[in-house]
Amino acid sequence: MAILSVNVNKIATLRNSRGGDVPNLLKVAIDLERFGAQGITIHPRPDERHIKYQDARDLKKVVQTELNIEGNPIESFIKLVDEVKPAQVTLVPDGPDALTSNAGWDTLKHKDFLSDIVKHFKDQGIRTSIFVDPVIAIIEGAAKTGVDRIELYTEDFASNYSSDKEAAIQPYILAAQKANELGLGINAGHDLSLENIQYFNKQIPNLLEVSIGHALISESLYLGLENVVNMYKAKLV
Ligand SMILES: CC(=O)[C@@H](O)[C@H](O)COP(=O)(O)O
Ligand SMILES: NCC(=O)COP(=O)(O)O
Repeated sequence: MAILSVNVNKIATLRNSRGGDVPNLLKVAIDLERFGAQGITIHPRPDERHIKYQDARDLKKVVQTELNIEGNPIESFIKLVDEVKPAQVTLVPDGPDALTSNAGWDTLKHKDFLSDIVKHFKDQGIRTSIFVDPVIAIIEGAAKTGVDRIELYTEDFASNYSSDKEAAIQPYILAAQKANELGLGINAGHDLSLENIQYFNKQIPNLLEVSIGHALISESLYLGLENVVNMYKAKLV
């Protein structure tokens, strides 16, 4: 059964839009866990436009499930993760100006860099994950870095789901089979939603975790946060 880690970036975006503390990020994270979320994900970006580095420190003190910090391992990010020591760190290769994550790592080209970073975090007992496109050579490259898990970048799946879901899922099934064969754990995220999550979960062998933010928070505007968390969990069994 895949666990649901809720990405709270959008809560911080809303809070920052007025410069105050409404909605309160820590209260939302605590409530999400009470509603059934099994993890909290944040993706602090260098410009701190949503999650601030201080949010990561504060969340660590209240999150009872798994805190997952995602981001590009630039110096300030590495220092933050070293200090906060989340349950999991997910390495994402996005540029400082990226609107949102838009590609996985080239694990072949960046093998040495990724291997060093993975070792650095694993030595501190932090589980590691690398954000990747569903490409066999890239999955094989990820395994060579010593990483614990991959996070499959699901934007392509999500955008093609409604036109041809069988074709959309195919590369992800092959990537997951390869990851299983190589002993890599499998996470997934980006643009997953109430519409596409059940099919994704059913098709991917040994999916361990999904991190979902944009759609989940948007759906909550109509359906309510507690209800939406339970709806996702029912689709993830
Ligand atoms: C790696 C990934 O897909 C998510 O972390 C996503 O990038 C969320 O970041 P934003 O909320 O800044 O779009
Ligand atoms: N790792 C993906 C994530 O945390 C959330 O992505 P999205 O649901 O906001 O697209």
